[in-house]
Amino acid sequence: MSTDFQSIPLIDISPLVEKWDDSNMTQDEGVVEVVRQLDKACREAGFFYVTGHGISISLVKEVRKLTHKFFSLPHEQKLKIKMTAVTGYRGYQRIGENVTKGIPDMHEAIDCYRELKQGMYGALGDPLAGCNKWPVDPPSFEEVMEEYISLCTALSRKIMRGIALALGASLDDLEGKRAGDPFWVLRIIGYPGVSSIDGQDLPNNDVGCGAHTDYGLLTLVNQDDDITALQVRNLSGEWISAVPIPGTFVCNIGDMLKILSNGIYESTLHRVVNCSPKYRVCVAYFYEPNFDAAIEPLDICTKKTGGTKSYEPAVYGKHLVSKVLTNFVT
Ligand SMILES: N=C(N)NCCCC[C@H](N)C(=O)O
Ligand SMILES: O=C(O)CCC(=O)C(=O)O
Ligand SMILES: [Fe+2]
Repeated sequence: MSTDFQSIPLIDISPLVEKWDDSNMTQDEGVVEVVRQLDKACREAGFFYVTGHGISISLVKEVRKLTHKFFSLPHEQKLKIKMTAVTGYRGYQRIGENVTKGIPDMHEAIDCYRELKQGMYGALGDPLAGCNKWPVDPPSFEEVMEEYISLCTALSRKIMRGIALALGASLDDLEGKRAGDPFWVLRIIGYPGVSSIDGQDLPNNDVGCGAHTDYGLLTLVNQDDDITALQVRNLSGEWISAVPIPGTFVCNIGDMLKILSNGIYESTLHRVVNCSPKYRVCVAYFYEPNFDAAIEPLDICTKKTGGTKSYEPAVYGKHLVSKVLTNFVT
């Protein structure tokens, strides 16, 4: 984020979704326009909505409906898939268990990660080794989420091709050794509403998720249509609401893309405050580099920014593990 944006742009990415694998895509006028809009959005806000993404709205809604159902179950039921260090930090975390900058977040969640076997990446990956913990109720939960994950992975790959072109890189510069075997994270999140006594709303300043940046390349946010809670910080420090636009995903840039772009794009700070009396859910899909990828500024981006690399190289998996270990202090 490098401007005082007041709203978050909406991009119809259908030309990119249609042509992403066409060898002539870079000559297509529609694609060129999408790339231009992606570049502008990534430079100015680091956040954008996408429409024309090709994922069925009924699936997107089903994912949220199952999430509401799961979080409405009794606590004991949810604890059957409890997240611990032994489960590889996979599974259910109660409200307040996730911590952002030392303050407990007022959300509960199920965290899922791409499969990772013990020793697969040496000691680096071991904290996250394990299998995802899926609830047996609602019955279709695991199947629907897995389908959703595979569609989000395919969509993110297409958007990342557009972003590669937007940076002036080659189509496949954000694939191969960098993200050809992308790690992914799914956070299935619930934020309680403001409680009320005798119909009177209580003042509630509890933060559902404290200000943070995302860790990887690109995030796809699937949020409830009827509650505004996600806020994005602009250059002057104002919080701009990402008001839900039904049928769209909110997309944002993560820390690894900030490094790759040598700061041409930044991972924008955002937070969640649910001031509504209603329970809100969000299913956030994170598209990330290869777990063991060494990420450093792309040559083209270093050239464009004066020839000096502004960031030290980072190993994505190391960044992720250090974040996860500080999110859960118990
Ligand atoms: N995988 C991602 N991006 N998760 C976002 C969680 C943000 C909150 C976390 N406690 C933190 O402080 O980062
Ligand atoms: O709830 C949301 O809208 C966004 C959640 C988020 O920022 C995250 O999990 O990283
Ligand atoms: Fe986030």
